[in-house]
Amino acid sequence: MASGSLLLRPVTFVTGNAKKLEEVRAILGNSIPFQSLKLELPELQGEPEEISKEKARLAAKEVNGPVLVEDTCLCFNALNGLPGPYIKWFLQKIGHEGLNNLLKAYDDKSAYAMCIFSLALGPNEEPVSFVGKTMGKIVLPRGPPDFGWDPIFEPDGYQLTYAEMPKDEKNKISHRSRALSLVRAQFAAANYTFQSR
Ligand SMILES: O=c1nc[nH]c2c1ncn2[C@H]1C[C@H](O)[C@@H](COP(=O)(O)OP(=O)(O)OP(=O)(O)O)O1
Ligand SMILES: [Mg+2]
Repeated sequence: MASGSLLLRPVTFVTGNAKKLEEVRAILGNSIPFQSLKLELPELQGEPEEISKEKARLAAKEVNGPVLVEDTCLCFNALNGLPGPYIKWFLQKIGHEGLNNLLKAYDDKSAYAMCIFSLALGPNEEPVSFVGKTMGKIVLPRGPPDFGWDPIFEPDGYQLTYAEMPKDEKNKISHRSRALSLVRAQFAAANYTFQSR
């Protein structure tokens, strides 16, 4: 009998976003065995951590097993953290230019990118969250428009936007990689073992 918690299956990372999955794969390498499932889960309104946890609960029901999900926020300090978890809809409706315009009335262009992963070990298990943040500022778009708001986010200490940075550079300092370090630590501490079937 192995020590640590036995998971009946490897964790399934559930997301509808292929770019997220690409980054999670690149950042985790083979440090955590996981499979992925492309699914658009409904998202509640509310505080970021609750949104992420609720996503995990829904995902665990769908998968009927252990799941990992994440919710990403882009938070403007001048707007007390908005658009935050609603960034997807803001981006879709008003784009990079509109997001810049939201800050026209303010001198403070500072912002942070935040990723909240939630891990639920099964449909009846309470999810646990892991938060990663990267500070920066909102700028006019620069770099390839491959992934969301990457062209308008310039992390502190860099003269490049996320979009202008080589992928491995972004993955070293990103909100996503910081949150995943905590997820990795949790997996190491919990010493999960996987029963393959
Ligand atoms: O590193 C990133 N760099 C730039 N843009 C990003 C990043 N990460 C997420 N994004 C975008 C995708 C979506 O427009 C919004 C987050 O919304 P969010 O609900 O978390 O993502 P999603 O609905 O695309 O995928 P999911 O199925 O995992 O919920 O910010
Ligand atoms: Mg989403």
